[in-house]
Amino acid sequence: MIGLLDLQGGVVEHLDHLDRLGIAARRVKKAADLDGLSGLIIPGGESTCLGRLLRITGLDRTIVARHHAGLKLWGTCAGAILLAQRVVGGEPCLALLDVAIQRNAFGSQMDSFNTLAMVPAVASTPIPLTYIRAPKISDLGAGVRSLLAVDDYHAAVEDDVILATVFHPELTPSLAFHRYFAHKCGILTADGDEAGWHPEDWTRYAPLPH
Ligand SMILES: NC(=O)CC[C@H](N)C(=O)O
Repeated sequence: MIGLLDLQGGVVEHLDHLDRLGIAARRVKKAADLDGLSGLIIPGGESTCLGRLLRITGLDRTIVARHHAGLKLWGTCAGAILLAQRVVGGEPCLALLDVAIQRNAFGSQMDSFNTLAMVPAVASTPIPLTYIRAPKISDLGAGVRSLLAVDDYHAAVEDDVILATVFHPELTPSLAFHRYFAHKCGILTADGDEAGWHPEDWTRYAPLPH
């Protein structure tokens, strides 16, 4: 089973992607929710807010302890910021992944964009990438591999137990990164229906008021 840290940020879109791949998932709001998980996704959102909530709930120490006991981690955007050991001009939070990261490195919310890239380790066809006030990853430590290098930064990196992406695969039809993370966690996946994806599919987890 894979958990979704559910304190703030883009949770339900990840749940929808995991469901498409036939992966059992659980929202994580407290320490007991981590029991029995193979992996935990730390979603995008606002890293300062998420970091504060992690400290207030004490989940920061629990996640670090569970990670050392085998829990795999994937951070998307703000989640990647929380995982980094070095935050340019700021303080690290979980400090588990040996990289530097610079917040808001592409500018303001208005500078958010979509693009497309080949990520050979993850899929054999180009993957759509959605950047929302994204960070840039640099200065990879020993043991950290780049999955996608662009210009002066890394957009996706991993070590043996952590995956970090500066973009949001959960906001695109692509299931490739969710499949990749599941396999990293030792979880088998169904084929998954990418063609049938609709941008509002996640609303079944959080219905919009009429
Ligand atoms: N899409 C996101 O997760 C944005 C991250 C946000 N800019 C931060 O620094 O926390």
